[in-house]
Amino acid sequence: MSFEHSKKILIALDYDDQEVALNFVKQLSPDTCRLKVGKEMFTYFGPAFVKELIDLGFDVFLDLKFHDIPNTVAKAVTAAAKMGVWMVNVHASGGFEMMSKAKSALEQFGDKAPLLIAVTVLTSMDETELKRLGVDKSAQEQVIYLAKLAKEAGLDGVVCSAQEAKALKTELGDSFKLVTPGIRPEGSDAGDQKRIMTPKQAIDSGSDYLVIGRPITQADNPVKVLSDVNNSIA
Ligand SMILES: O=c1ccn([C@@H]2O[C@H](COP(=O)(O)O)[C@@H](O)[C@H]2O)c(=O)[nH]1
Repeated sequence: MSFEHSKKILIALDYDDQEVALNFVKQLSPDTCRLKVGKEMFTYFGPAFVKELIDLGFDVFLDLKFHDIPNTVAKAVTAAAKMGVWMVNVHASGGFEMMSKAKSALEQFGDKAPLLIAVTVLTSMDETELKRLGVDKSAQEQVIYLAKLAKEAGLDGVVCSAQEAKALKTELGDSFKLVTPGIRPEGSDAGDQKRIMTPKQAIDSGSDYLVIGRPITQADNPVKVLSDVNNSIA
């Protein structure tokens, strides 16, 4: 299996117990995955937990989806960079000025700056939900619209569903990174995710990084599921 394929999996560490999370992480190698810390674990355990994962050698995606005024978001991504994370994100719907100020704030970190990406349309949303928000575009049209704005603002990529990956690679080029949650290995429960794909479909469609949480973390044997997923995309 190639090293590059292995590092495409970002495991969503969504636990309410730090010890359980760390026991799991200690069975993993930084060569076989990266880790994502989101709102639940960051709210419980904060920067100290993130730093512990980094000290164990893992690349960490801090998935806090900042969405606020430009000054506040610029300061928040600066704090994330000081923590040493590999990737951090904002909501594209926070606007062009917010995204470009956040990107500029990271310039001071040079080649140590984390990748900055923007959430387009959450993978838990379908067109019915978009209509409720007053968005009449299809999910794909809205994702492309926001991704173009993120690229214009200088961001490194977007969070989208793998269902939009092919169209985004065509519209925005190969170097613009696509981070795709809503990944469900064959036969696993979709849960609250609406726009889903299997790991292999996602890679074949052009996803750069696959975010996988519950199908791995809630499995009886999470390490085996990770290894099966890595094999399926190798
Ligand atoms: O559009 C988005 C953005 C972020 N997420 C996050 O990814 C994981 C997915 O976990 P699963 O258990 O595999 O569903 C989770 O941490 C979300 O907060 C997303 O799902 N969709």
